[in-house]
Amino acid sequence: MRLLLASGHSVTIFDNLSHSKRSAVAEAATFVEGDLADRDLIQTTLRNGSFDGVMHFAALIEAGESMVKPEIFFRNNTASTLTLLEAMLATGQKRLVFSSTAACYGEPEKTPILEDAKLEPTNAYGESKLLVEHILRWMNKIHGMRYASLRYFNVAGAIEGYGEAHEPESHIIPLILDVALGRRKNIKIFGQDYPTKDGTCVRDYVHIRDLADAHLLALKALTDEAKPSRMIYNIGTGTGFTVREVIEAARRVTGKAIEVEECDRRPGDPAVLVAGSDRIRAELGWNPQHGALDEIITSAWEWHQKRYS
Ligand SMILES: O=c1ccn([C@@H]2O[C@H](COP(=O)(O)OP(=O)(O)O[C@H]3O[C@H](CO)[C@@H](O)[C@H](O)[C@H]3O)[C@@H](O)[C@H]2O)c(=O)[nH]1
Repeated sequence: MRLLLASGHSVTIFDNLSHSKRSAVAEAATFVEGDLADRDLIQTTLRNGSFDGVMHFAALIEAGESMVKPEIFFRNNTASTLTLLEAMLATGQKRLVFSSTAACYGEPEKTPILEDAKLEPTNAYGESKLLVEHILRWMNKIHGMRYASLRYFNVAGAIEGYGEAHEPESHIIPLILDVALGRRKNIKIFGQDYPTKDGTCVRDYVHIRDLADAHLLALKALTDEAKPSRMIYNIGTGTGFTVREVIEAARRVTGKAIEVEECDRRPGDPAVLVAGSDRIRAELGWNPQHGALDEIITSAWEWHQKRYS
């Protein structure tokens, strides 16, 4: 939102969370409180403005939870997105930036993963997003909807007052930083027998600021009729780190010991997810600047300490 405002856009946020309302007021964006299942309200909102495009971020995102309650992922992530798409069609809005995920790939045959790799999610979260990608392909083919599907790898880090917190927390970096702050006793390592260099899962951590840049570039490309009407891009740095390496980096950054507990694998976790992101670099000029793990964790640590002090 901040980058959009800084680059001269006006922004309307449609969200059911009141914290968005507060940040919208602070940031001079318009805020509409509503639910993605409410087609009428989305249509009214779209009719009330003149929009270059829609960016759709809202979703349940915890891969682990999706293996316990898959139905809420298909309802919330897939069905509600279809409602949004219907509202967009009804109001003639045909540009969408969609938050997709590396979880669409499942267990990759080789890494870095390219966008045309096989798509076989190992968790219901990835499937709920992949189903949207399938729907978008038909919306493009039949209705001429222009879209960019950004397959996020592991987004982390903080930027100018915005950081990572989930309720309940399940993501690795905020959990590790909770341990560093003394808010949790230890960090659980889910699985030590993966086929990786130290037996723990490898992920590609991408800074939230670089992710935001990718969104701006995607929106710009959607408004350029010379660009393809259907774009699918990986958003990752191309470098993977094991869970143990992330913990080690957090020890370096925070100066804290950070106790670990070795636990069983978490169902649905692929061993390695590392992005090949040449396509978005070549086609949109994306150039991530903040990919170093220590920089990501340093920004997250600064934010985390302020939030909980
Ligand atoms: O207490 C924990 C939490 C996580 N992990 C591991 O750390 C890695 C990262 O886990 P997490 O931070 O939960 O992220 P992912 O499950 O990799 O999923 C994230 O990354 C995906 C893309 O890769 C996004 O699409 C998802 O929305 C986002 O939740 C995984 O190997 C987990 O098994 C642990 O070992 N202990």
